[in-house]
Amino acid sequence: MKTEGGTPAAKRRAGERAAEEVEDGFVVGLGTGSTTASAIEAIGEAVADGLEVQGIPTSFQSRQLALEVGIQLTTLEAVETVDLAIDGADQIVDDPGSSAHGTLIKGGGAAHAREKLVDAAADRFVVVADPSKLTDRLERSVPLEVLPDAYTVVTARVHELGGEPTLREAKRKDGPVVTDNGNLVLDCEFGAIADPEELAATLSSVPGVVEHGLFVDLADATYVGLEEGTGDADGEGLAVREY
Ligand SMILES: O=C(CO)[C@H](O)[C@H](O)COP(=O)(O)O
Repeated sequence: MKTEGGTPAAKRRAGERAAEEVEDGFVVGLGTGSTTASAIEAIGEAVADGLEVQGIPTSFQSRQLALEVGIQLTTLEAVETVDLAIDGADQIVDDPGSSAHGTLIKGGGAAHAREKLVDAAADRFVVVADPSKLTDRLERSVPLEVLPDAYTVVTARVHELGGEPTLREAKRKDGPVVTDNGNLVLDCEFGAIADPEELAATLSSVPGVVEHGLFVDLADATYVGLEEGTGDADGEGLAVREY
């Protein structure tokens, strides 16, 4: 479900460009997913060349990769500042005329609770994506991380809100996906989301919802890697969206 569309080259271009923003001494939030993995690998290469950074992983996956490429790890409670967070997205509103410009749906990898915590704590949050993620209106399902005891009552509440929730099933394991925090995920269809800010506030108010995948007003910029053989005006194969 999480990596359909987009080429590996486009994802790599975006990830590598975001990694160029990492400076010596930075504390960096390390998001989750295949596009962010390219950024983590690029940071790892810079570390091998002498760059000193500390990373805060947002999932088991990003932690493992960071360790593999030699990035020193830290935690949110051990630092005063997160200088930069780099993270992927499943959908991004790309419509400068809309108040929702830059709003994201995240959580394709079920890591959105920790991702939002770290991305929101950062001085600068850069999204990395391929062009398949851009849209003028959010219309993917919104993942909710829910306490295991809460999934039936949250399911009922989402129905009341006009949504269609589905408990995310694990692949190659019987039963549901269990997040790194020990919770379950409900993927909730709301159709085209006219007012993401309002829906985000409503979902945040539902007891038992640990976090939802709508990221409103959090991103500072998006690096969109372009497909192989294409390039923007400066020929770098990258488009930049600022918010
Ligand atoms: O939100 C996420 C994980 O919870 C990911 O950042 C999102 O699913 C994008 O992944 P990818 O870069 O593999 O397309």
